[in-house]
Amino acid sequence: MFSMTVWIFIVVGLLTYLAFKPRKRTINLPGPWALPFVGSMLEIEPRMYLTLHKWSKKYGPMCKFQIGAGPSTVLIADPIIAKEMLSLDPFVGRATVKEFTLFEGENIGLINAEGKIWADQRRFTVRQLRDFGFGKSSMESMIMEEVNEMKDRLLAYKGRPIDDIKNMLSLAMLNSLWSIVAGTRYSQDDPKLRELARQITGAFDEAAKAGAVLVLAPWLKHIIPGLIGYTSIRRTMRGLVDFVSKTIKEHKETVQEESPRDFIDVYLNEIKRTADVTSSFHGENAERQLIAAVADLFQAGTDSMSSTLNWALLYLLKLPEVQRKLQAEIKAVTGNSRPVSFSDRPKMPYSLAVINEVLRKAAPPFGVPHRVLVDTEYKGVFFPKDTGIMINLYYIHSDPKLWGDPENFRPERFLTSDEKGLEKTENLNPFLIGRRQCPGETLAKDTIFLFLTNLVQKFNILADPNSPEPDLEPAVSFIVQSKPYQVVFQERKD
Ligand code: HEM
Repeated sequence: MFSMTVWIFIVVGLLTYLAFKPRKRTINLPGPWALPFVGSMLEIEPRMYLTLHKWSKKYGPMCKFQIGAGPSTVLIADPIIAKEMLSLDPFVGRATVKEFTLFEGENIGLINAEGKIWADQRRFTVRQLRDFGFGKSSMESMIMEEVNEMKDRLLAYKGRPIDDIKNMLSLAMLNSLWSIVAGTRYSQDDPKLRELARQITGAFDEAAKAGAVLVLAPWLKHIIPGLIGYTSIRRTMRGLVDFVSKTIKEHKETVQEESPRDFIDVYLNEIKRTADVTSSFHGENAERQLIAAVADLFQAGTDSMSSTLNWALLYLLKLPEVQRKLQAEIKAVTGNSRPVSFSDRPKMPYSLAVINEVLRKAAPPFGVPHRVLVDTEYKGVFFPKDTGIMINLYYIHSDPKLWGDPENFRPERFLTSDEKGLEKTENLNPFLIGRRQCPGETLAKDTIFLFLTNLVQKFNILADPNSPEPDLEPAVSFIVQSKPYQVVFQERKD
């Protein structure tokens, strides 16, 4: 029999060999050092996008890194390469962490789905979001209802400082999506709306907290689930499923085929009329799909829109000259005698440029990761199946070669030289591009436009003189998030 020492020697030797053994399917790209089991995890700062920025700067437009013991990720920092890759079939997969999915390990819905399920769901969702309005009320009037409630709430502060503007914006965005998806809207004080907001932001917060550990050592969920955040993320997901399921149940009792009221009704009708057994709208699983699809719309749409608007208000507070120019354009077009509407957009290039500039600064820093579906060769590089793909939007949007002075907030960079139109650019891609491009892009741009312009028409956005001056340095977070700040909405008299 071997002695204990020999056993230890054999086991440690074997583990070391496995950890360091050259991978057969190596990706021939530069990148940071990867240690066995943890990869480059220890180099990653809490604002992960800063580390990715450093890597892209050091290793070039295509580099690779490894997190944990899983497949490598290729990081793309060039808009032309990103555009080309994301239009190719092999790169259309989705990299997911199974513990973060709504139904653990089931890649259904839209964001996490692949293959036929994804194609079915995407076609349907894109069509529904494009044909928005669902019959009687148009999308514009739905969004304007929310804008008006927001204006009333802000007026009620009578110029006193507000310390939770981000939360107010999240509730407004959620409500606006809720009208489209479920046909009703709530008052911002309604406990039902607040509960839904808690579920959605809770899911994000839990994922952000539990993220690193679960990616690195998912098996820990069987040993210390509470300590690593696994228990709470699953509880939050169950709460979200319950909430959406209840709403679907109510819809099933009242849906009328000839007059669908909202996204859920249209979806239920699609399930009813689908005879194709290969479709994800068919069979027992179809309703589970619907739950995932609805949750996806809220999860993808709420925080992204409220965070963009929150940054927009903070930039206006910090840069009064931008605010004045925006207000001047709004007055020139509307005379300030009526609200701003969609149809004003072609006459408001500066407003659109301000929104572009906010998106350039605050877009999701590395989009939503993709997965390579089959072994593929691209630009002479071999990409094994399952390689992750991340587009380094934070790098692209702040590359001095593309923008000249990326550190400045300068909406004019998006305007033609006479400032009467918007300049076309391929370098701004907050919604990404290609086969999985954000299906909510139009809705998001419309919502942000109506909220921002109508709020700025009604109010001056000011710092609170009695609070510390807000700063533009992002909070310590996975995404580019502002720190909380105090803001005063002063009703305009001009
Ligand atoms: C400022 C607001 C928003 C930004 C910056 C944004 C950005 C993005 C990005 C970068 C992606 C990843 C695309 C890819 O994987 O290639 C994405 C996907 C997605 N977004 Fe958005 N989004 C926003 C608002 C919305 C809204 C309002 C909705 C719907 C109501 C929405 C629904 C989705 C969905 C369902 C996906 C997954 C698409 C797929 O996997 O095929 N997003 N979004």
